[in-house]
Amino acid sequence: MSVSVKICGLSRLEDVVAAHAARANYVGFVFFPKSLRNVSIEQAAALAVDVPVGVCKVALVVNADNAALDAITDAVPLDMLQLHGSESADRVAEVRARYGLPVMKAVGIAEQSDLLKLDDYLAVADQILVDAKPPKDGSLPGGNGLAFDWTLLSGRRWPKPWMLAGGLTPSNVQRALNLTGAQQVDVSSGVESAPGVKDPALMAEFVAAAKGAPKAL
Ligand SMILES: O=C(O)c1ccccc1NCC(=O)[C@H](O)[C@H](O)COP(=O)(O)O
Repeated sequence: MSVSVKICGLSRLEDVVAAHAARANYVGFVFFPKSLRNVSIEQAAALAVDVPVGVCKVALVVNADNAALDAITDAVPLDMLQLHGSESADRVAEVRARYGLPVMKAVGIAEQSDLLKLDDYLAVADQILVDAKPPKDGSLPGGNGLAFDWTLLSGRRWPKPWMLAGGLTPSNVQRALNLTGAQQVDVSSGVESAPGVKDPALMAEFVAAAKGAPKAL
C-alpha cells in the first residue's frame, strides 16, 4: 500500500487544487489565530467545498472549547479533527463523541521519554500525529519546520494508525520513512515558498518522494 500524505496549513484555493493534483490524501486547515496559516471559518468552508471526494478534510485546532468547535463543525464540511494542543485523553474522547468525527491527536516528540505520552491516547484517538515538539519559546505548537530524531521511532509500532510530522521536506521524506516505518506523513513548512503559501512544485515533489519511497521492513 502506498504512503498517505497530509498537506497541512492550506489557506488558498489554488493550494487546495495543487494539493489534490499532487495526490495528497489529506488536506489540513489551521484554526489558530497566531498562525500565518490561520483560516477563518468562512474561508475554510469555501475551501472545503472544493476539496474532491476521497480527500480527507482535517480541521486543526489547539485547545479549542466546545463553542469554537461547534462553530467550525457547523459551517465546514469536515472528515477529521486534529487536536494539536495539550488536550487530555478525556477531552479527546469527549470531542470524538460530541462531533462524531475521527480525531487525530498530535503528540510532540523531542526525546525518548516523550514517546510515553502516545500511550495515553491510543485508546481514545483514531490516529496519532507523531510530531516534533515545538521550541520552548516558540509561539506555534506545530508547523515549525523542525524535525526530531527519527531513530527514536525505529522498530516502534502502535496499534493505531499514526502519521509522522515535523520538518519533512521533499529531500528528507524518503529517509524519514525508511527510518521510522511510517505509512503516513504530514507536511506544512517543507512545501511552502513563504509561511502560509504553498508551492505547487514542492507539493508534487513531496508527494512523489513519499509515495515512491521503498517500504521499511
Ligand atoms: O501550521 C501551523 O501554523 C500550526 C499552528 C498551530 C498548531 C499546529 C500547526 N501546524 C501543524 C502542522 O502543520 C503539522 O501538522 C506539523 O506540525 C508539521 O509541520 P511542519 O514541521 O511545518 O511540516
